[in-house]
Amino acid sequence: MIRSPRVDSACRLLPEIAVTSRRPAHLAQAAVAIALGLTLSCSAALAQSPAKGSPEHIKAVTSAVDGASIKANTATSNDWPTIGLDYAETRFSKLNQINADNVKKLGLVWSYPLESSRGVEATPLVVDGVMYVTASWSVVHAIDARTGKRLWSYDPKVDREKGYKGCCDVVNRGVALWKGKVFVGVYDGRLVALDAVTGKVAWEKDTLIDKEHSYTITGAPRVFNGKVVIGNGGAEFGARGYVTAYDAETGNQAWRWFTVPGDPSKPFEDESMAAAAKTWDPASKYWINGGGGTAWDTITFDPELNMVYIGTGNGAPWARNARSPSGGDNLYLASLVALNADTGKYIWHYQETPGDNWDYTSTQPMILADLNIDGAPRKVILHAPKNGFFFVIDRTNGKFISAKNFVDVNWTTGYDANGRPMETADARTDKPYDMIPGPYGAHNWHPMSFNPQTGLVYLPAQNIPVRVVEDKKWAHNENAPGRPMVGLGWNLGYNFDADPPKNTPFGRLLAWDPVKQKEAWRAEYVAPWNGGTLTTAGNLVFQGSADGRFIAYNATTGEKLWEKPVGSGAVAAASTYTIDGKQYVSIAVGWGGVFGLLQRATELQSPGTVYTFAIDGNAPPPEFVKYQTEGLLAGVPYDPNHVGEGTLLYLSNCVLCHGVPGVDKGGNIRNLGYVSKETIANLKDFVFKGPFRDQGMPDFTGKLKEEDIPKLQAFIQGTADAIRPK
Ligand SMILES: O=C(O)c1cc(C(=O)O)c2c(n1)C(=O)C(=O)c1cc(C(=O)O)[nH]c1-2
Ligand SMILES: [Ca+2]
Repeated sequence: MIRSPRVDSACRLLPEIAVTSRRPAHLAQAAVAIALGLTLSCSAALAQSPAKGSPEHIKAVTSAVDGASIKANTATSNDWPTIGLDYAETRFSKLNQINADNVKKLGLVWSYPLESSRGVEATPLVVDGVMYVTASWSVVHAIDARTGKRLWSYDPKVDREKGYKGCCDVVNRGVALWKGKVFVGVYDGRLVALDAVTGKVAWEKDTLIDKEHSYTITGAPRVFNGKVVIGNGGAEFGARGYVTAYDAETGNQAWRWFTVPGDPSKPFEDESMAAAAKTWDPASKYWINGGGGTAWDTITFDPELNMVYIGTGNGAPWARNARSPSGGDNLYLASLVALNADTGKYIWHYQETPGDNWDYTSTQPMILADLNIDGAPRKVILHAPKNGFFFVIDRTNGKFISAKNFVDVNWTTGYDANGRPMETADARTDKPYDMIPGPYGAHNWHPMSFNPQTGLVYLPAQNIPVRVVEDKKWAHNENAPGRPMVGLGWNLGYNFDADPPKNTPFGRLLAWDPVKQKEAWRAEYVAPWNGGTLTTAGNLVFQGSADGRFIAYNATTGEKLWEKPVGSGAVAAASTYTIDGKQYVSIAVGWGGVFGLLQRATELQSPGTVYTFAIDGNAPPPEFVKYQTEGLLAGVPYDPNHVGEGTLLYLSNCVLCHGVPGVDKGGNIRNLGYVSKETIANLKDFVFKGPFRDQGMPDFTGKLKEEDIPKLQAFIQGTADAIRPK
């Protein structure tokens, strides 16, 4: 629990004794001892302690958030002060008031409208009943979790027309808290520190060092030792990854570390870059396209070893042949890298996917754990990147311990004793190829959790089929019709194959034993792209699903114990905390993220909403909103001779947001096979300076020509006609 002033927190302890006394004896004793030690000073100060939810109270409890309080909270889990709950990012709460026996009585206490229609990926932070959560477009909401009422909201006013500057929806994975400030990474590259009481800007930094390449921020900042660290995204566009640490108080830059080398004719920033450059072929001038390695999500601080671990992203472009023609591992793509937390200096790395060729980011959230492996205690990182393998890595030195595939894969048969994958003959073929896993990943950013009581990791696993063929003629930013999304700045080095993939989609929750490297149980879903997980000492696992439910499982057996509808597909992970001694569970819901742009698994698509549950909660849910869609498009006149060119234009400009007309169903962006005839007949008015620019649609002026419009219309209507049941 975050305690400030101390007397105030002592007051909070009193009602909890009744609760803790039902817990195991040693916990109750500890609680009583602490309470006795503080009761005197509490009663003396009771008269003057500020009302809960008042500015004075918010100031007191948020000012108290620092390394010591985060560590102290790890013992109780009373608050949820940092994205992964604790520095180890276990998302394992010690709270057990809500448990496998009574979870059936869990009901809604309040819901809060986030006023957003795009993806919501944030885990709500809560300290003594004050909640901070983000919606799409990096908008921050401060909520009084006692009542579900707004304290303030902050909109950094991202230029909505620039939504296309990121690959994967205008999402944000949450804030960080430190000494009275709330930190948010903004989609357009700013890092903003807000006053936790008022939501007013304390300081703001533009973290982007290069305006020519497309950079965005979607990840949550991490704060430790008075520094706030943030990375960025952009590897699909051709960007060079880096992370930067700023002083949390002033915003002054403390250190920066690049993830891949720059132009070798210029001085390297540090020795780690000189070493990395040896693993790249300069013949391609890889630095022009940035190289990739963007650190767009996981950054994890290890207070014990004073290291910060970065998970790096995929290569830019995806195809290694284009990036580094003579091969090479291309460090530090798709790696875990340890840096000195004070200086940002490189310490060790482990590359999970050498010479990435498949968009296999290693940015997925990691968990720090101490495990007994082969009879010896080991300090490890648990990690399940896109590439389909579950890794256990020694975090003191980056040494490989084990890796095992948690889904079927076709790019390697496994890892050798040195931790190198044994690639299959087909993995780097120049023929059309089903990537398994595909670029959506066997596991994406949706956080996993680790329950030390069961010894299991709860991992949202999936398959989303994609079939590609290498683009031998790829050149940086060269606009050739048919290159996926190149009209909006993408640089992949691949084209999509005309033949559909032969593998099939799935989504499942896996309970994974990291010591045995073995599945313990699974729960199957109707679709991929299910939410992150939370696990608790109540022997529970909570997960939101793509088909719009919030579900609790028995953590040991996987038995489904409870579920409630949440009005749209849920992708974010839940958090849990106590207010005045009572346990609550909150989840921020809003369908989206890269898969959620163009597909959905429920006919409900309510706007972004935070739901908060407790035992015996009985608040009515908000009215759920049905997905707006028309029948399959019909009657737009077109010239069939235009379909071929229209296909290429559509692939270059539209497909990864709108999906394939009529074939994909549409997610938080409409599928053009299911909009009104008038919309497609008047396509020009939507494409050039169109009305959806304030919702993230780019203005294609200068990107497309007027004569392209009939071609696009031909492809859209022609495809709808082709799939129409006869
Ligand atoms: O390479 C990158 O820079 C980058 C950035 C992001 C992002 O910032 O959201 C994603 C990805 N890649 C990516 O590959 C990916 O699958 C992905 C999914 C999502 C999402 O929020 O749903 N973001 C991203
Ligand atoms: Ca990527």
